[in-house]
Amino acid sequence: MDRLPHEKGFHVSWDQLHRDARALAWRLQDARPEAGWRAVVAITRGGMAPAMIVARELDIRTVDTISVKSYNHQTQAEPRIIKSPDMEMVGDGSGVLVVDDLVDTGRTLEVVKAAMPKAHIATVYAKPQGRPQVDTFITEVSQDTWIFFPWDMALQYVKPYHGADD
Ligand SMILES: O=P(O)(O)OC[C@H]1O[C@H](OP(=O)(O)OP(=O)(O)O)[C@H](O)[C@@H]1O
Ligand code: HPA
Ligand SMILES: [Mg+2]
Repeated sequence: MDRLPHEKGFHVSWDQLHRDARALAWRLQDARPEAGWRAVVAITRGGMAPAMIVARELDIRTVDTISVKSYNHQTQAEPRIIKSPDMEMVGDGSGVLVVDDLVDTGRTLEVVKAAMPKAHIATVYAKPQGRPQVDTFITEVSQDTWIFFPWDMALQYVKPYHGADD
């Protein structure tokens, strides 16, 4: 599926991501089961930075990964699991927090939820189409917005305003 063009861009700095991932952790603390969260599973690669911050905030030492690949740049292909977490540890997902940077169409999470149906799904950002797949998130952005993460950006020179038309 071709996802271009996106009307808007939402640019997230490292500082903003850190703040939002912390806010997600605090919300997840309130949503924890009686016995606490057993483990964090990060959806690689975008979920790794938020998962690290959540695990640090909530003092969760068991961290694993699931690798689901579904995009080449902004074009979506069929999502597929490239690497599974330790399923003996994860079980049906009870008490396990699955963390990703965002949900867009929700197709990545569909695949993940099929593998661990009782896991609690958390993303930092959510678009409306994928929102029903998520248990906890922080910020909603519109479907026609592309979110740019700090690891995909670099500081760059811009011409001064008075010379912009030259
Ligand atoms: O809800 P969806 O429409 O499925 O899209 C969301 C997923 O797409 C991106 O990952 P991507 O597959 O690009 O891999 P990456 O995390 O390695 O960048 C993003 O990090 C989410 O995991
Ligand atoms: O808006 C997005 N930004 C970055 N990666 C993504 N993968 C799906 N949607 C997005
Ligand atoms: Mg991803």
